[in-house]
Amino acid sequence: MRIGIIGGGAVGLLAAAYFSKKYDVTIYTRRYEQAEQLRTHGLTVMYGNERTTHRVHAEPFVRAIEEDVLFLAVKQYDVTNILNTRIHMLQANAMMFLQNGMGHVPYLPHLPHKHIALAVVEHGALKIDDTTVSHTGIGRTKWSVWRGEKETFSFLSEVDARFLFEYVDDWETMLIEKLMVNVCINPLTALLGVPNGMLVTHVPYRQAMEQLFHEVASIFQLEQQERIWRHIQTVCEQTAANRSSMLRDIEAGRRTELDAILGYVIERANERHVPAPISTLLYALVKGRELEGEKKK
Ligand SMILES: NC(=O)C1=CN([C@@H]2O[C@H](COP(=O)(O)OP(=O)(O)OC[C@H]3O[C@@H](n4cnc5c(N)ncnc54)[C@H](OP(=O)(O)O)[C@@H]3O)[C@@H](O)[C@H]2O)C=CC1
Ligand SMILES: CC(C)(CO)C(=O)C(=O)O
Repeated sequence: MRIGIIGGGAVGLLAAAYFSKKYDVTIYTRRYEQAEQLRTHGLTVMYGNERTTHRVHAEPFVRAIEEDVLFLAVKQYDVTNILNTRIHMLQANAMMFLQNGMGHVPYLPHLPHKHIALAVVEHGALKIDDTTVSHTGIGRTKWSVWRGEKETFSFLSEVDARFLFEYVDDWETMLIEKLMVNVCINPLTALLGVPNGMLVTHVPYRQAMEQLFHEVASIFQLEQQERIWRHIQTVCEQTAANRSSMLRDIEAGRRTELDAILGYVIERANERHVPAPISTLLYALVKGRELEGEKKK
């Protein structure tokens, strides 16, 4: 089985390392230098005090890709870029998307691929450098088929005990529940500059998060709101010391995934003619910080 992974960032490197224990893996990078570094030094995964180096193929993403299965491990805004300009280069039969947020979903009906799966990654991964990734939190990767046959991805059930995949029947509920987690945690932590845990331990922040939760839950007409609200608070507790990816992006002056997270919510609210004042305010505030950071670079 030949696996291609587009994006040698935190998630792409982590997945490549675990897949490479059993399969033939090629990482398609944005930069020539990264591909060269990976070919020369291999790919190292850090887990606690353990360091393991894996041999992988690596190439810049400049030609058509023909692996059996292709994983898209770039940020949301780069997915849009790739699907808009290089769709002809994605010649695999099967593709799996690994993004947070739901910005990629409206593109799916336009893709020619026979088998398309969606996933939400619940691991913590931190890219240390171009050839090293730290596995900072062990979770699972939930996945679901959007189009095609589940069996195409059956190899996922035997990857590695530290990198488990769990099949979910309903892709929409899976993505919306992860979206709710990211909607509630990421913009607030990015704006307040606090780790995830503070959103539950500091009462005024928890109240703010709860108001946001109720607004978004009613936009999506979510069932089981109590259970999802409890889940979000549990994620805050379990990742209490983490700085969310949006906060880290803001601190580093990078673009965030705000559009695919809160932007997606606001678009759905507009379509349904439902007011979304809290989401709209929060979107503007985080976008303002993002643009300020990008200007300084
Ligand atoms: N990190 C984590 O713990 C988690 C991340 N996720 C989600 O996974 C997705 C990926 O995140 P993450 O890995 O952290 O992001 P990173 O920014 O670490 O990695 C994204 C990678 O994509 C590469 N890239 C961008 N454009 C292209 C292109 N055209 N061709 C090839 N490579 C490209 C970038 O290259 P370059 O370095 O050259 O810019 C970068 O290495 C996001 O949606 C995120 O929300 C979900 C759960 C956990
Ligand atoms: C779950 C959470 C909020 C963990 O930090 C995350 O997915 C992120 O930071 O993007």
